[in-house]
Amino acid sequence: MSKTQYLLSVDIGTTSTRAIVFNEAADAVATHQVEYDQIYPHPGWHEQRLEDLIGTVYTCLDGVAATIVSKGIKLDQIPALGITNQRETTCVWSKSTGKPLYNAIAWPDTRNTVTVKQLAFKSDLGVDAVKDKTGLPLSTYFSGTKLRWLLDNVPEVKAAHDSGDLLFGTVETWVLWNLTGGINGGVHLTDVTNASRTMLMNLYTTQWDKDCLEFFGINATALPKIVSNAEVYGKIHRGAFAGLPIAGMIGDQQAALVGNKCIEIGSAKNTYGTGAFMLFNTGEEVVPSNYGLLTTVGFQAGPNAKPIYALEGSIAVAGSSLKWLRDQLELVKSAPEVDKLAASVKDTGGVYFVPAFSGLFAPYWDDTAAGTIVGMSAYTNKAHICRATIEATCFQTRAILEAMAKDSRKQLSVLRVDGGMTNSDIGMQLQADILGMEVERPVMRESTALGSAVCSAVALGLFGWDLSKPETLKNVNVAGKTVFTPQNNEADRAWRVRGWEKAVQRSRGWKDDTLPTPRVEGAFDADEKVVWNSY
Ligand SMILES: Nc1ncnc2c1ncn2[C@@H]1O[C@H](COP(=O)(O)OP(=O)(O)O)[C@@H](O)[C@H]1O
Ligand SMILES: O=P(O)(O)OC[C@H](O)CO
Repeated sequence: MSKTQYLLSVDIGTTSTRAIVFNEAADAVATHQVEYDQIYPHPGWHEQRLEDLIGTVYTCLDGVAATIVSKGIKLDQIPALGITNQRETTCVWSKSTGKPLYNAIAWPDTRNTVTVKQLAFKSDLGVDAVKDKTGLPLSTYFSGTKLRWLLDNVPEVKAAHDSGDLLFGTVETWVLWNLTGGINGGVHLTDVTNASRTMLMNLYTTQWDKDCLEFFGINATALPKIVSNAEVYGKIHRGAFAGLPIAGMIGDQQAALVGNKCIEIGSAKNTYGTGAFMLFNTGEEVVPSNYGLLTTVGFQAGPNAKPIYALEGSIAVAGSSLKWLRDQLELVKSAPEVDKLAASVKDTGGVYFVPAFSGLFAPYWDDTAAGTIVGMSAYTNKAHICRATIEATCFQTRAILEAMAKDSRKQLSVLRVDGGMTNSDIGMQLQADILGMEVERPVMRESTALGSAVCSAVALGLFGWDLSKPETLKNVNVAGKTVFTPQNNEADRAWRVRGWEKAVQRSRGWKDDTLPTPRVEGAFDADEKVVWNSY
């Protein structure tokens, strides 16, 4: 009798890394999770240590290995690893030494505002300079503008770039390179979903685009090779899983699309983690957005498979706003306490919180917006602030859903959700109320990790799973769901949405050019640069 097979995923999220082992029904049979440091050196700056990104991967893999062995599962019952990751976070290291050349610049970091302005100034199309090819507006969010900032501001990075010693990668690239041996034969690859967030990849060819590289002034020698989401990339070179093939690699939001089984054209999901990201599957068609959404690769199920595309609405601050209440304001001790306080009041008492800590992403794309709380009075207490914090993500989700309906000309009838913040019952009820639509939450909410595990299974031909045949996944992740139904009426909704829109207006335009840019130790200030058109 053949042995039961299990799937393994490692998910390097924005706040923590976790390794999860799934069975064929997608039940998580073992999990090991570790948080790592977030570094905020100046307002708007957000870094992570490259050593932590790979270190926590080994810790989680070794930890989950010990757990499954203790449950009587043998390591050889796991045939492959799938990797998934926070996207856009930008890593640079030396090809010759393998050492990081700078901390990872995390995706919410906005230090590159001036870089974005400089790039937009170079093109008659302004912030839409490369949108036709990449599906993305020029923004602080994407890796290309972060890498350009590094080249302009960190002399070691520029020198390595010019001498051919620079390796660039998003988090999956750094992790894969290390897992497969680093300077001793590590493979330098990125997958097509992560590559589609750099502003350097052409959506139609799924290859690096010569014109984009020239526009950003980036040498192709620094870039990883682009590969599909389901194929064998290499083997783990050390640790509990030494010798295990790595066969799935996919950005976390696209992984959640797969894990939530939105593999058919017209299906969509919203993942509420650090940020919140709604993806709508548009099939083999690249659908440009006219309403502030991104066009991105959804998944490519093997080197010979056609890419499947998606429209994406990205919210920069979702679960992280609850962490902010906990860690920065010290208003609560935990995220569940926010839920409890939010549920203890019947409304926000007229308070709106626009958590524009990284400016506003979709559908507004405004890097001049700043975090804003409006509508307070002597009546306001912390329960109102907690409720307004949760509602902020719900209102932004509504704005994205409206943009998606306009771009795709399709109206969703139910919203499928997953991610850490969906643990909040009050949050999901408020979401249903603010949308006027049912919200469907699965029991197993680790869709991101599951998606990369599914990719690795597809690469190896396991369980008969095929992303072009949804029926092959019909028994995956069906362990039950909760449906949240709107409890209010359209008039109440309209009134609250009007208040939100007014609050958004208040947050916009706050950060103007007069605010000082902090200096980098040992580097020059972006504001002092006079070489706008030299790259
Ligand atoms: N009970 C809860 N209510 C609301 N938010 C929660 C709850 N539990 C966790 N979260 C939020 O979920 C986020 C973590 O979700 P996760 O999917 O693990 O994110 P990531 O992959 O970005 O690290 C945190 O920002 C946290 O505030
Ligand atoms: O860490 P998450 O789950 O909020 O995901 C981060 C996104 O990939 C950023 O684009």
